[in-house]
Amino acid sequence: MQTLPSFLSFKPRDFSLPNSSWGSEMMRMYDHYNSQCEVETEGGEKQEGKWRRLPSYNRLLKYATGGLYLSKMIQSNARLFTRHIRDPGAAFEYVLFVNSEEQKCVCIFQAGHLLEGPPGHVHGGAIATMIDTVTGTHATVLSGPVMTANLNINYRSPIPLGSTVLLESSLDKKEGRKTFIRCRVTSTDGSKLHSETSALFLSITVSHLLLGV
Ligand SMILES: CCCCC/C=C\C/C=C\C/C=C\C/C=C\CCCC(=O)SCCNC(=O)CCNC(=O)[C@H](O)C(C)(C)COP(=O)(O)OP(=O)(O)OC[C@H]1O[C@@H](n2cnc3c(N)ncnc32)[C@H](O)[C@@H]1OP(=O)(O)O
Repeated sequence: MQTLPSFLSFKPRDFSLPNSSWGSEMMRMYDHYNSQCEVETEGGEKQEGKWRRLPSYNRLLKYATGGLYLSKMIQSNARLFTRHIRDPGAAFEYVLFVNSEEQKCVCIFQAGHLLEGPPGHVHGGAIATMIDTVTGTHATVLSGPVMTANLNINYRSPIPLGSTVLLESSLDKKEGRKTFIRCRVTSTDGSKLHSETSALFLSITVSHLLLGV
């Protein structure tokens, strides 16, 4: 089958699919969750599993209907902070899975060499960026459009540059416009705790983004 040239394609590029920079641990974890997105019944039929992989685009606008076109019209050179580096593996490589039944979200994150903070380790701001991304996405799935109001991170142990870690976020509570989320960053086997976070998101309307009110 022939593929259309990218300028004629109507689907934005999904950055959360495996690429050649993904190491063996990143791939192993991806396969672990991806295999639970679709399960086979005893009768051999395919049905939805408990996890769902979320696509990842380089602008949040692209999630909206007609967003691909909007993204060409509105600040066309703007890019999502975590998805603007073209060199695969150089910075943020990650994929998110959502478990709606348990109101959980996991992210497998491989930290590239451009994210250095302390020598050989990941910058605290890059870690915060990933926590904001995961908890923000989770809050969006649970509550619709939100903005981060508060992110409270305790850094417990440094993350080696190049390593793959797991971010696990869970709903703490919802109160009116407020969604409270917790997030732990650990080694992929769960034995090492890297950070613990509590985050608050406030539901917003589109006019808040456009007009700041
Ligand atoms: C269903 C399928 C969906 C599929 C989805 C698929 C994929 C996901 C798609 C997209 C993923 C989305 C995101 C992921 C990516 C990145 C995430 C990045 C998110 C960000 O990076 S975003 C930028 C940083 N973020 C800001 O730039 C915010 C600046 N800020 C403001 O824009 C305002 O500040 C705002 C809106 C926060 C609140 O303003 P406001 O006017 O609406 O509300 P107001 O102030 O009246 O407060 C109302 C009540 O919240 C309490 N309250 C307020 N702030 C508080 C605080 N800090 N601590 C404790 N309590 C607080 C008050 O005390 C009051 O409480 P009470 O009602 O009890 O009195």
